[in-house]
Amino acid sequence: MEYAYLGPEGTFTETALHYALSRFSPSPNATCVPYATVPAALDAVRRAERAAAMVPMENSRKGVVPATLEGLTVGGDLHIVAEVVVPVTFALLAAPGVGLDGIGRVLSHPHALAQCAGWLRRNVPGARLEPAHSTAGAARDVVVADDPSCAAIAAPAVADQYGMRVLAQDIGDDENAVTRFVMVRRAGVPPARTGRDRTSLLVSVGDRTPAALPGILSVFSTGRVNLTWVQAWPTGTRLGTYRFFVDVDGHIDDQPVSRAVAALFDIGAEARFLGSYPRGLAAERAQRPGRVSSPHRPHAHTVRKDMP
Ligand SMILES: O=C(O)C(=O)Cc1ccccc1
Repeated sequence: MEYAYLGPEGTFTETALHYALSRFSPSPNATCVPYATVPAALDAVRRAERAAAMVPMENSRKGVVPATLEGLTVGGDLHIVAEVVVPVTFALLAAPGVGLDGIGRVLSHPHALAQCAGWLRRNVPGARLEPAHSTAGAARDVVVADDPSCAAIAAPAVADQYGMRVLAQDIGDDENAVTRFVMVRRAGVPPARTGRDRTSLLVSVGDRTPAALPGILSVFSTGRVNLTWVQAWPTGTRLGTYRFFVDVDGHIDDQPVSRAVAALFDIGAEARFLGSYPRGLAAERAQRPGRVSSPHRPHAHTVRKDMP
């Protein structure tokens, strides 16, 4: 099986993928293939070039990863089949010999820049913050740029990968921050129900938002279905009209969930099924094979089981 992920090698998404595979799909034939962007990884699955893709979905501190939600709204041909929650620890990396006071540019994924904003303000106040497609991609860009004023925020282990030095460890503003990654594959039969599942839906109400929102919410409360996440997403047609990403407790094969979906149609909303997959709660330790994530604060993961 070949799995796409947001690369290059060394991203947090790769860590999430390795952990998920080692835990639930320990096949020696699994190949992990990096893609430069989330849309590229998702397209590789759409084109059947790869069996599934691991992509970042949401951070506990900075919210959703827009490219992933956008990717799930188009086409209607992808389902979430698993999820992994990874605590992330950030380091500032630069070329050997470069000191903190020489840093004028800091590159990283927008979520990493945002999660380190306080530290950056205090320690490199004059630095220009430049978004990159991923943390490890930013590190590679720094090496390619060959500019001694340039640093990247990435996992500390990425320093070895690119011959860089760690200028500062644990620079995230919230040491408890976690990111939720999802495994996505072409639409099909969802993983079997486990009794501890979550279902993701995309609810559309035409141009009747926000009037339709109370109706949507009451469908779930009346049906005793626990809503765990709601995210408004612009329809793109007119300002002020939204679709809603909705996560609920339960599997689509659980009667309360399937009834709630049917009831949404009854009130004129349309619910597109985005996947049912096991909900994981207990944090577990994990390590990237062949590479130490961090000797000080090993990455722990929560995985929703039943990998493709
Ligand atoms: O860029 C990465 O390494 C990713 O996997 C995306 C990301 C960025 C920042 C926090 C968590 C995930």
